Amino acid sequence: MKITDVQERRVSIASDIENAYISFAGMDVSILAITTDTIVDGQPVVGYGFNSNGRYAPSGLLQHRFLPRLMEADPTSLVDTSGSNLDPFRIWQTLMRNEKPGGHGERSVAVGVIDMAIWDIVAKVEEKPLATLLAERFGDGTPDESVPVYAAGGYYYPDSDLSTLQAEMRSYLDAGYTETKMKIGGLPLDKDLRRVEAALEVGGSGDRLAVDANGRFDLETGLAYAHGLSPYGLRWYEEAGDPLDYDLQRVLAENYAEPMATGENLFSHQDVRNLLRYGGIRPDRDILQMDPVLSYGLVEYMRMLDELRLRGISPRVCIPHGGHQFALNIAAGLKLGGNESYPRVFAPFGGFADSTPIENGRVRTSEHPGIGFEDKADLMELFRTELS
Ligand SMILES: O=C([O-])CC(=O)C(=O)O
Ligand SMILES: [Mg+2]
Repeated sequence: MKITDVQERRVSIASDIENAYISFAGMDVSILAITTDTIVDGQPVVGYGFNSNGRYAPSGLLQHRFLPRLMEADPTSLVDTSGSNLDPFRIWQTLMRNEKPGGHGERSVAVGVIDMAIWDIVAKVEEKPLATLLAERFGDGTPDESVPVYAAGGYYYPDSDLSTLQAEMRSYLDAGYTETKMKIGGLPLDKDLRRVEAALEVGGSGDRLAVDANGRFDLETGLAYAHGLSPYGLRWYEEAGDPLDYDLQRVLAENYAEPMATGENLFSHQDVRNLLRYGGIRPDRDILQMDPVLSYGLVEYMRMLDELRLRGISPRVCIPHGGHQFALNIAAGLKLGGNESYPRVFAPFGGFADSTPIENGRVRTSEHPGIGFEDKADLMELFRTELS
């Protein structure tokens, strides 16, 4: 089996939303198609990838470093022992040759885009949904039938007020979600608490609403928010401080009894190891949100799960960032705790297959072989038009 072609493009996902740290006015994404010479149903198998969201398109890294490494490698070094399918672990070694350790920057995003497309191919060659392939190869044989998902939104919009926030949250509940998430940290504490209260008027109990500060706070502000949020009993308080400030996370956890979440900006298993060593994570309630695409792909994500296992922590504490079908397959196949969803933002990358509606806060994975992109018309249309 051989890779015969790769195509990468940068596409815009610009919007007028802001979180506490960034505006998405210039946000873009790399999309990737990898074509092989393996024929299934009369067509060459093609795998697709994209880089989740929140980090910019790593087109330069892909075009100048990682895709040439893939295409210049001896094809026999990229396949499994049968020779008839790609081997994501061998491909990872090829991509990372001559890369120094540490400084995980954004090369992890570029490698993650390739890794997504490779797993799409591997499952398509086996003619199985990726969730099934992962459960069979690495799990207990069968994937979870459905995965809990929550609606992430509640961004800061230019002319939004409390009633637009409430209408947004209501639309998620009407669409079948039972849990939602909104942004905090973009306004002073008293104004943010009014937003939280407005969302709670719609969503009901606090344990169905999470809040996300996107790493904005220093310790003092993080503690003030912890104190202000505590009475609501929220689902979780996310990324209060800088993602790599493990001691800040530890001190906050000592001062906030309810669940906290972090991890979407940790891009390596070494960073996760340090979070587990020093971040005061409480496995009975806290949530880890590493995104397999931003962080060197599923190959590295499995190393992160190993770090958890070594410490007796269940993968059920993981609810990946990103709201994409790749993480959904991983959540079902490796039995994580859930997955994010973006019903309104980052289209057409947010959301799941057309055939799998959200029901009672859960979603099934597509029956289509691979990641299931062929079961999501808007995304497939973009891949087909941009990558031909
Ligand atoms: O606003 C963002 O960058 C996305 C984010 O934090 C999330 O989905 O948790
Ligand atoms: Mg977040």
